[in-house]
Amino acid sequence: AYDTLSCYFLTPRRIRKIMAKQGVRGPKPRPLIGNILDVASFLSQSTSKDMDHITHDTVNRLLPHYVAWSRQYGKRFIFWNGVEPRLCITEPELIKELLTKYSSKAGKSWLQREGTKHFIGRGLLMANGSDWHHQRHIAAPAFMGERLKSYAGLMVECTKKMLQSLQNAVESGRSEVEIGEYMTRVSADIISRAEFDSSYEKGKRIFHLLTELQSLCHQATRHLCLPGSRFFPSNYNRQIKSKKMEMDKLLLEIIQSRKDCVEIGRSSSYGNDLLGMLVNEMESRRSDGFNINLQLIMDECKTFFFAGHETTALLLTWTVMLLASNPSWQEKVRAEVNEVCNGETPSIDHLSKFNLLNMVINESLRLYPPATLLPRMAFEDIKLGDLHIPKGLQIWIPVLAIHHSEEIWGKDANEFNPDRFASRPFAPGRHFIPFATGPRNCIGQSFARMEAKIILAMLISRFSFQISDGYRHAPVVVLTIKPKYGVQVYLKPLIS
Ligand code: HEM
Repeated sequence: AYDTLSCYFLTPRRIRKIMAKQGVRGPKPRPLIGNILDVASFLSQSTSKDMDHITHDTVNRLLPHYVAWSRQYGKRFIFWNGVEPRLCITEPELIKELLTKYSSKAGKSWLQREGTKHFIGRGLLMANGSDWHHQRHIAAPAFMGERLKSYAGLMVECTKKMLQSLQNAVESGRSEVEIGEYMTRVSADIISRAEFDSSYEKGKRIFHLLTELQSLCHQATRHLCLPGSRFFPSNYNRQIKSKKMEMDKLLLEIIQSRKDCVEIGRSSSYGNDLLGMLVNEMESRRSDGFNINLQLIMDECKTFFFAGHETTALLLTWTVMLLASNPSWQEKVRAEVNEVCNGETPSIDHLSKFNLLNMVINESLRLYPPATLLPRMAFEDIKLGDLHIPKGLQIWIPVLAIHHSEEIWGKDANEFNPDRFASRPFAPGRHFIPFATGPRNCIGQSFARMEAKIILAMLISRFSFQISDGYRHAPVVVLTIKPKYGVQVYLKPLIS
C-alpha cells in the first residue's frame, strides 16, 4: 500500500515541488493520467492530414506538444506521462553532461524495461548498472576492427539478392516500387546472417516471431492498462506466451547444437557469427563470476535484431526518398560511387572514400533520425548544469527537435543540404545525436553506417530512381520515424 501511495502520489508531488522551486514549469497534469490525453490530442490533430508536399519541417507534426510547451514554458519544461514526470531538455551542454558523466546514474526506467521484457528481455539496450557494463564489454568486440570488416562480404551478398529482386520487378513490368519493403527485407537478411550465419533460416523465423511479439506487446500495452492485467488469460497474453516460447525454443536449439558440436570435438569454436562470439565469451568468462547465461545470450541476440533492423531499414528508406526527390544530389553521389569503385563491387577500402554519400547519410540521419527521442531515468539525485534532478525523474531528449533547430543549424535547418556536413564542423555528441553519445551510445553504429554505404552505393550504381507521383509525404512516429504509406519510387535500370 505504501509503495502504491508513494508511486502514485508522494513521489510525483515531491518531484513537482523540487522542479517548481527551480523555475521548471509545465502543463497542469490530471490525476493519474497526467498529460497523456493532451499529448494524444496534439498528435491526432497534427497528423490528421498528410503533408501538402515534401517538406522536412516535421517537428510541428511529430512533436507538436514539444513545440507548444517549449513556446509556453521555455527550453526546459516538465510534463507527465501518467504518474511519471518527464523533464524535457534541449541544451547541448546539459545533454552531453547527462549522457557522458551520468551514464550510470541515469538509465532505462522500470516502465521501459517492462514494456520490452517479452521481446528483448535483459539485453544490452535495457540493461542498467553493472549488468550493462559487463554486457557492453562482452558485445563491443563484435562491432569493432577486423570483425566489423568481416561483415562486408555478407552485406554485399544480401544486397545483390535485393537488387536482383528489384530487377525482376522492373522486368515484370513494374516501374514503381515501394522501396521501404526492399530495405526492410535486406536489412533483416543482413542482421540474420551476421547473427546466425549457418543457422540463418532458423534465424529468420526467430526474427519473424520477434517482430510479431513486438507488435503484440505494443497492442497489449494500449488495451490492458489495469494493474496485474499481464496475468489475465487474455488473447494477447496467450499469444505473447506461445510466440515467446517458440522463439526461445528455436534459439536454444541453435545454441545447444553448437555446444554439442564443440563437446564432441566436431568443431573447435561456437562459430564466427555474433551468436558464436557471445557463446565463446560466455564460456571464457565462466570464472569471472559474472553470470552470463543462456537466457542472456538469447536476449542479446533478440536485442541486436530489434535495435538494429528497423532503424537501419528506415535510414535507408528515408535516404532513398531524399535522393529520389533531389536528382542533382543523386547524380553527384552516383558519379562519386562510379569513380571510387570503377565498376567493382564496393569493398571496405572503397567505403572511406565515399565522402558525398557519407554527407547524404548524415543529412538523412539529421532530418529523419530513426530514434526521435532519448529517454533517461535518474536513479539518484544528480546535479545537471544548474539543475538539481531528483531521483525518479525521467529526462527526455527530443533528438528530432534538436536536429531541426534553427538556432543550431541555421535558417536552412529544415532543408536537405548535405553540404552542411562538408563545410561546417558539426558537433557530434552535442548537436548531432542520431546514435546518442557517451558510453551508452549505439554499439552498432559503425555496422549500420557500413551497411548503409554498401547498399546505397550498389543501388545507385545499378538504378536511377525518381519519387513517384503517388508518394504521399506523411512521416509518423511509432517508436521510430516511419513513412506512413511507404516510399514509392520509379526505378530505371542503368546500362553499365
Ligand atoms: C541507423 C541505424 C541505427 C540507429 C539510428 C541507432 C540508434 C541508436 C540509439 C539512438 C541508441 C541509444 C538508445 C538509448 O540509449 O536510449 C542505440 C543503442 C543501441 N543500438 Fe543502435 N542504432 C542503429 C543501428 C544499430 C545496429 C545495426 C545495431 C546492432 C546490430 C544496434 C544495436 C544497438 C544496441 C545493442 C544499443 C544499446 C547500447 C547500450 O545501451 O549500450 N543499433 N542505437
